[in-house]
Amino acid sequence: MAAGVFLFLAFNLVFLCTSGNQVSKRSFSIDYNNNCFIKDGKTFQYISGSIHYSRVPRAYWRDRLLKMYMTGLNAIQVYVPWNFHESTEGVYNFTGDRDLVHFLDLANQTGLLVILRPGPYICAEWEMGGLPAWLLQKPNIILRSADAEYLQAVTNWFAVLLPKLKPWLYINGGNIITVQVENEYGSYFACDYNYMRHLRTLFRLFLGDQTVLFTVDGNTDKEMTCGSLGGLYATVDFGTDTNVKEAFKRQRRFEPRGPLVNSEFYTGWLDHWGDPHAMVGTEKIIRVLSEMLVLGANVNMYMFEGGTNFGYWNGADHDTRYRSVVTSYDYDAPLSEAGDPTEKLLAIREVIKMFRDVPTGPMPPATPKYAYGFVTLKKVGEVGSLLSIISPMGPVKSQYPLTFEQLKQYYGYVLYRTTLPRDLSEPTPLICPLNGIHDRAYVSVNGVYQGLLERDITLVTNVTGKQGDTLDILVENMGRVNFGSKINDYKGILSNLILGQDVLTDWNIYPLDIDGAIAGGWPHSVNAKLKPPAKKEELLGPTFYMGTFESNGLTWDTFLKLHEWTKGQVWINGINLGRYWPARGPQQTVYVPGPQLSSTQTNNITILELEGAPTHLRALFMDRPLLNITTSRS
Ligand SMILES: CCCCNC(=S)N1C[C@H](O)[C@@H](O)[C@@H](O)[C@H]1CO
Repeated sequence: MAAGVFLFLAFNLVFLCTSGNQVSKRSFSIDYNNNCFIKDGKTFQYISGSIHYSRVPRAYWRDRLLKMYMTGLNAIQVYVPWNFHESTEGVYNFTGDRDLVHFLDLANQTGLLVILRPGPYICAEWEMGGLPAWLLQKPNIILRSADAEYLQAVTNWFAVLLPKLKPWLYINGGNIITVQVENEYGSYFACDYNYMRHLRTLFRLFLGDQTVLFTVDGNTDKEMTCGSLGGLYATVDFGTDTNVKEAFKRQRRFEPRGPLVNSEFYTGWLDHWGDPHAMVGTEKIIRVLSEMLVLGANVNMYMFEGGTNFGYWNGADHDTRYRSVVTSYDYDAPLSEAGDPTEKLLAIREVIKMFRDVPTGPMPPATPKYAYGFVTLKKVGEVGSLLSIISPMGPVKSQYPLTFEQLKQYYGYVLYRTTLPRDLSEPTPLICPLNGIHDRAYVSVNGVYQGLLERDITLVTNVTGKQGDTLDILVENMGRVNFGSKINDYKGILSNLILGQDVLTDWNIYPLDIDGAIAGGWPHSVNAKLKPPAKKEELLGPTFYMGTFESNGLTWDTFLKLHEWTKGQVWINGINLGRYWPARGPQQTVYVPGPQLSSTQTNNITILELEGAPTHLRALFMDRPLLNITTSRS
């Protein structure tokens, strides 16, 4: 459609939606007569983009926000992950990369309004959809419902979070214009209106009754029915393959008056390990975006800056089977994982120019990237030989296996140790009935790797050894399910292990605090004489490796390529960058933000390789990402 027609239509729609009354103090509300938002007495249409502060290092927040502003966005949409701030019940953290108020302040300084999504559940391909795993210690808890234990925990959390946000409401002088209640609740089985009523009460109690509260649901009648509630403005989410008019007609069935809102217009999509890298074409995006803006709709692009699932924060899906989300949350978004403006961003900016003034001046450039080259590593030792360091509290003794939640270890790894009940001269099947390994188990006998079990995929592995040999089973939490009915995703060994005809008992169970050991300087602080592995077998199974490299005085972004390795976790300068799994893909590089490097000290790298390291113990730092190679290696 020619630009002139656009402008004519846009002017008329805006004209239809214009309110003339002038107000003095700050206000933000819904104008049900003119079907739009009103900000300080004037029509307001938001063109927004999602960015998650929990997926971008604090040092880069301003950079990403400025690029979003220069694209012509007037708002950003932000999730608050409950478990990011309260990983342990009653212990709150809003500092450093968790400093939400600082992030809001930077957005305000940058001229961006905020659409806030405090949950308590957020989905977002985030661990357990943002819910803290310690909720699962409450027996038979029904998450996302009027379950008393759950509601008490939510109320306690909101009593801490919401008072921090109240001063940042636009009507109080801040930049938060609207607040979402829950997240796509209509997609969840419970459909519990008492739960939603309780949340509405909490938001009103802590934020006052002037705040625009809204809900977001998928584009079906069932979802919108279970997800919406009186007093909460119902909005819809849909991507490029949806009929725009049909979707907004559906919203109109729930909100006959008020602004049209697409709360999640998908600019890309997520990747699970083993998927081909998801991509959404720019042409489709600008066509549908234009169609919505011409209608005067308010649009949030999900994601605008995806970022990274650092550490253990990735979520998972469970439709036909468990599928873990990759470390990169690039999402094929307009800003890349490393915050680089893409062709998609520039095309979106051209569309926005037809509807509002876009800031003049240059788009800030991509942050500089550097190929630091190959780094050689040395073997530190097998996990089972380092327990005094990585599990300093010692084992929990139990006749039968305990879950991560029973151990009060929520993320990462637990080592389960027992002894072989008899001689096993022939390969003997080890199974966990009821598919009880959550999510991956790496099996060793006397420190020699024997194989693995994987939830939904590999339900048996063979073991040989002698009676009394040490059987080590390292279990990895690969991320709790973040969508659907299986979010109560317990981790560890959930049912007994059976070896041949023996039920394995008398366990020594080691919760591993690897991050604590590494934060304390291990293994680089230990000047052990590390001998190179003699045999290939010594490179198999869960094993730590370490290395150092100089950054030539630079702290530029880089991408760690471990294509010769199999699967594991990587830390640089004590920071957990996340998981790597080149054997499965599609992600082949791990993003290393420049601010995490040192230009003056030697940089150190620690790798936990879970399956098999390459003979040449080396890693490669590249100046570009590789996110779309799915291999057949496993
Ligand atoms: C594969 C099932 C994905 C379910 N999630 C969906 S539909 N989404 C809606 C959800 O609100 C958002 O947080 C994100 O999780 C988004 C996908 O990126």
